[in-house]
Amino acid sequence: MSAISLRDVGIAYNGVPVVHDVSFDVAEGESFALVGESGSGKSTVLKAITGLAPEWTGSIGILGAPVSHQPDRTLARTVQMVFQDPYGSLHPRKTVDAVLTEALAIHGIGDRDARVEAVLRDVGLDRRFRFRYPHQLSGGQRQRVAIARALILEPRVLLLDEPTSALDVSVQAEILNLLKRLRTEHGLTYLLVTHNLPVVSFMCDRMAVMNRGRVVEIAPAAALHDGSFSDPYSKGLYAASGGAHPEPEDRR
Ligand SMILES: Nc1ncnc2c1ncn2[C@@H]1O[C@H](COP(=O)(O)OP(=O)(O)OP(=O)(O)O)[C@@H](O)[C@H]1O
Repeated sequence: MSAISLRDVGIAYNGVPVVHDVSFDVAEGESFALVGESGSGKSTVLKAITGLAPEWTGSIGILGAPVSHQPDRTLARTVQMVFQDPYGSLHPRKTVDAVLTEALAIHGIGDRDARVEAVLRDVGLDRRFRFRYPHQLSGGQRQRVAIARALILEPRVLLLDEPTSALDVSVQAEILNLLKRLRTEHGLTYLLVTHNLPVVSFMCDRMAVMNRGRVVEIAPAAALHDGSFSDPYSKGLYAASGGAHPEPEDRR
């Protein structure tokens, strides 16, 4: 059974189609990337999966269950999304504790104190951070909180929309290492949107290359080592990014 399955998915905003005929399957435990230039429809695919872009046709399944066209609370426990800008996605007047507790309260999950402590440990934030506000945190710490907020519901699938592109380069590596460790430890499936091919090389098993709302090729991440893409657009994207991206050494 696939963790994520899209079949002939078309997505529109206000009647204007922006994504066409997208099909792919992500296996349980796999890390799969959507790559392509800005505006190619990558984020829109994630939004359709989570009910934030409701005008879609075709079929979307998560762990064998069909996805509906609206945000769905049951699905939200299985699939969580992490956004690019951790400052924008965290409420400025809520402490880390409030953000995490609220996620549990919405889903009627008890044992909140212990869960908050455990998830903070899991994302590498010690107890001092629990009662801080977003403006008292660095960009990397804020992104750790955003990841904790997703993780505290114990999802099986994480949708990651440019999870490190708003961060300084040195901090990006820390967050990528964290995401890599969390995937292994929790057996998570990742669907990651990025325009950064080295991130794909480091984090992902396979990728779908999108151009103008269509998937033009599905390739193993290893294609980024040797340039073995078959579609002309993918080849151009690879060349434009500077060619070979050797897999970086594990920076853990
Ligand atoms: N809320 C919206 N309403 C109308 N059109 C939108 C909306 N969001 C995105 N679009 C349009 O849909 C197309 C795909 O955008 P999308 O954000 O999915 O691309 P992307 O590949 O994720 O690019 P980026 O990396 O810039 O986010 C673009 O033409 C964009 O202008």
